[in-house]
Amino acid sequence: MSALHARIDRVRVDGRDLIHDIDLDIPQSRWTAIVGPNGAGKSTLLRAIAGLQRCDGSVQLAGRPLADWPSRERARHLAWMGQQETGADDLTAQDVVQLGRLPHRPWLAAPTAADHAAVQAAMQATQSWAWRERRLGSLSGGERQRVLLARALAVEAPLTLMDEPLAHLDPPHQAEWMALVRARVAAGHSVVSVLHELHLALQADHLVLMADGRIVHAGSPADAATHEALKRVFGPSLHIAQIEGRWVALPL
Ligand SMILES: Nc1ncnc2c1ncn2[C@@H]1O[C@H](COP(=O)(O)OP(=O)(O)OP(=O)(O)O)[C@@H](O)[C@H]1O
Repeated sequence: MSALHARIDRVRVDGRDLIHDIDLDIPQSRWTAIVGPNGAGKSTLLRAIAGLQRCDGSVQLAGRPLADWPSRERARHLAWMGQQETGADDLTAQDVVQLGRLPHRPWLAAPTAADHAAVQAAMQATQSWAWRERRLGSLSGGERQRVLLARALAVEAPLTLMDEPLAHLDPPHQAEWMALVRARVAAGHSVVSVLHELHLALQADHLVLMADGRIVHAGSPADAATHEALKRVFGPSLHIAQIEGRWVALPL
């Protein structure tokens, strides 16, 4: 069974189809990267499969229509990390990460020892524990991103969707993010990330390429067909080569 399967005829906003003719399969216990040029529809697709954007079509989460999931159960199953999230700037970093635990406890109940442990583990994993008492609004872009990543990890959901999680992260923290994703996948979780960093997307298990509101290719990042599709979309100047056994993409 897929972690998620979506058939979306269209997402229409203000009389314009932002994405259309989508048939997306997210494999279980794998890391899927979604790539494509600016405006290709990646964020719209991610929001639609998370149930955050109305669409014409169907989304099956673990074989069950998304709309049939009770909201709290769905929030435990599907964790979300959006792009440039605002609204929690006055909360401490620790309280922001604690929000990820809300689906795990009854309405208005205090956090349990398990909630505190999950928050601490997630913040230590993203190296954000040191500034747990600081307000989110006082953190740098990269520090903030690591707190939001910790919030998504603290949900301990089988499926995590992340929109540009590497924005603002320096190369060592990008590498740490990849190690975190790998650890989650090894533990049986599924991860989907929209990425602009093609060299990192090529390390994923499965790559989905979008252009002009459609999925134009889906396959293994190691396949020649995937490399050809990337060159068709990003232009022939994109050079894809192997360095020390890893695929990299460079505009040359
Ligand atoms: N609420 C909206 N109303 C109108 N147009 C929108 C809306 N949201 C997105 N769009 C448009 O839909 C298209 C796809 O946007 P989307 O954010 O999904 O692209 P993207 O691939 O994630 O882009 P980027 O790489 O630049 O983040 C763009 O042309 C964008 O301007």
